[in-house]
Amino acid sequence: MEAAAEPGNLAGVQHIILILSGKGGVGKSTVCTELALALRHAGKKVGILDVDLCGPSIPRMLRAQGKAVHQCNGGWVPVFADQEQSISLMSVGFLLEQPDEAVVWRGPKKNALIKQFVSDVAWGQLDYLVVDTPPGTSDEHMAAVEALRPYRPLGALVVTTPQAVSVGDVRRELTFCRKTGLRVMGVVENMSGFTCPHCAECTSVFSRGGGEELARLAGVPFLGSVPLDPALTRSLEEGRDFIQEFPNSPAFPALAAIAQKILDATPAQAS
Ligand SMILES: Nc1ncnc2c1ncn2[C@@H]1O[C@H](COP(=O)(O)OP(=O)(O)OP(=O)(O)O)[C@@H](O)[C@H]1O
Repeated sequence: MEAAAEPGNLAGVQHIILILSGKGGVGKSTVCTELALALRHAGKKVGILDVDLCGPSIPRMLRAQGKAVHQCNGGWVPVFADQEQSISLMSVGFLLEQPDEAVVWRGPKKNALIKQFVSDVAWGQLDYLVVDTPPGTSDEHMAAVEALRPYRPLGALVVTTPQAVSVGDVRRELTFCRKTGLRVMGVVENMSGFTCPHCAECTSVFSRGGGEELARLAGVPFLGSVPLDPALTRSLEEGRDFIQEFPNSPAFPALAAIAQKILDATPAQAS
């Protein structure tokens, strides 16, 4: 059951939230996927737009790799992903899987392609569109922001780990948000609470509270810490629904609480 929506139309999307991170590998796509699933479990209609040209991993996380995507009246039609086939997904990964497309997307027209791609997906009616982005800040981010901004004020959620090196990069993300007019909905600290059993130094590298302190200093909300949780990796590797199948694992209450904060901060708008 493919979406039967107007092509090129973001007008039916109530809230657009960009997931940003200063560094790669901090769990941005994981947080994006799990929050989308949590919002869907809360009864919301959710879409994921994956514009992470560096490593579009959402199709893999939702077991949607290799799905055929097609255009209708010039607009991309999202596929249904996740176990219940209720999350709409469009990923640059679908296009990059095609060798000819991959060459074009890595060429000089990349930013123009991103803009066109972002504004040409036919989402239909959605409560939330969660957007996974590449790590860092770049022209590609600007291209996505410029294409999305005409439709709704954009919220941003910044993911970090408690490492000093990662926390430092978040400052750049917050500056990017300020300069591009993105509303920072908050900072999420991922992979928190890790204590290396082998050496004392690791405890200081993964010091607790880095993200919270950063949010406090930057004057933005701190949404919560998601602990390092093998069940999270496992659920994504095995294409299982973490929220439904691992409710007793440590990351579950953290993700549920963050999703609730997003729901509280984004009241339904009159259409
Ligand atoms: N809280 C967590 N507990 C355990 N493993 C995690 C957690 N968060 C993420 N991971 C794992 O860390 C790895 C990297 O996560 P992910 O791909 O989400 O990072 P990313 O920031 O999106 O990376 P990139 O932007 O470079 O693509 C994945 O294997 C994922 O399963």
